Amino acid sequence: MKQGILIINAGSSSIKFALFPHTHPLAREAAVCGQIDGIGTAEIRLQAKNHAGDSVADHTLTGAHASHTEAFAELLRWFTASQAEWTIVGVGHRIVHGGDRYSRPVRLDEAALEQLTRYIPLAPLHQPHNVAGVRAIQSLLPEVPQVACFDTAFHRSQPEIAQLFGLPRSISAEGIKRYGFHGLSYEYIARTLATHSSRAEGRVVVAHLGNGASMAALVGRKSVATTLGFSTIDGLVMGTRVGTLDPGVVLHLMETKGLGVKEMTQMLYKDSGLLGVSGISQDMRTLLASDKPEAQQAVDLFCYRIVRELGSLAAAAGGIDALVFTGGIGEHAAEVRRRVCLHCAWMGIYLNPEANARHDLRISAHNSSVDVLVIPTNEEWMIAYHAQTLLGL
Ligand SMILES: Nc1ncnc2c1ncn2[C@@H]1O[C@H](COP(=O)(O)OP(=O)(O)O)[C@@H](O)[C@H]1O
Ligand SMILES: CC(=O)OP(=O)(O)O
Ligand SMILES: [Mg+2]
Repeated sequence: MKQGILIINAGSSSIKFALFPHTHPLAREAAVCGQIDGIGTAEIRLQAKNHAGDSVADHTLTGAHASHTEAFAELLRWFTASQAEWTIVGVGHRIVHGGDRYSRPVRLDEAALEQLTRYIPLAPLHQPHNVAGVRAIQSLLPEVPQVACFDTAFHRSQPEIAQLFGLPRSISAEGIKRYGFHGLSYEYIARTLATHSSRAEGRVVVAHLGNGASMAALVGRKSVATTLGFSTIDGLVMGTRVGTLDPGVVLHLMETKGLGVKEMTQMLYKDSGLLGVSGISQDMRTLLASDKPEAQQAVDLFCYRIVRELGSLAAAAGGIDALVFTGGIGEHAAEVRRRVCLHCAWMGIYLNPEANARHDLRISAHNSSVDVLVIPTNEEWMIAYHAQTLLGL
């Protein structure tokens, strides 16, 4: 039997998974990876591919609205039947919120799980599903040790001032502060950057542009500032999340429209962002392909907010030596990178248009004083690495 480490990244409507062979050193590529999506709808779809990128599963299950637990059960049923040569020796989870308590990965026990359950209101789109993922594995594979890797942990290196809101001290003391997210992605980029750029130890801004999107400033490969804050709605405009918003707007809407917490949560997390502004889609591919002015305005706002935050993060880092694009949009949308960099010439950022169109690793022009790079992120590998290390596998 081959031994493997299973990685779970449970989102609101999908569960991404990857299986890494338990080898030393850990291979960069998973032996199998894929996702189940459509959770909560009448049709869930399981897709998986092997390390060569060939499809090894693509089937849909129709019927009752499947829950996360049912989706996990389906995933493990498929896994046990089709990947019989593997024994799972450890499971690593991406957990979005580790609060004030967790600044590094932790082996999961009942006490830790209860603590993570308490953080559910802090990340309602992610944390309930993260916790449900751990519970599902616990009941299906009770003997297998599980590790939690936190999106917030990498940002705990930030200076206190970068984490502080201008709120009364007593409120800040309750843990109401800027946590930051996408830490596993930033940690992966920080680890791999040195192989691609001599500027890795310098002042680096990383733009993680996916359905959830954020940016972080790194100095000496440590996070010093980031755009996501207390919750996963701050900073950039995202797929369905609003990004930075004057809190006065929230007060005004609650007051004048009588909206409650539930309605505001729905609006700020699910009905805003690219979807809300365009009225068409949350998917960047759809918006880039559309000639509707609302779609173009949504893309323009997305890019404008990146440019604004880039200036702010460069200020926090004391300058900028390298800019890294990653995440689904950062890695694949040359047009978004083009629109962003066009407005950053004042910082010495110049693109090589051909390299950008080819999605080359280095897309900056020779005269650019800032290295501009496209680096595919690999949060799953980062989790597998932590799980292997922590479990002493
Ligand atoms: N070829 C592409 N061109 C433009 N956008 C793309 C492309 N491929 C993926 N995307 C965008 O990437 C986003 C999803 O990114 P991803 O990092 O997978 O998200 P998440 O992990 O947050 O669910 C979607 O908005 C999608 O439209
Ligand atoms: C924290 C966050 O926004 O995560 P995701 O990009 O997976 O939605
Ligand atoms: Mg993601």
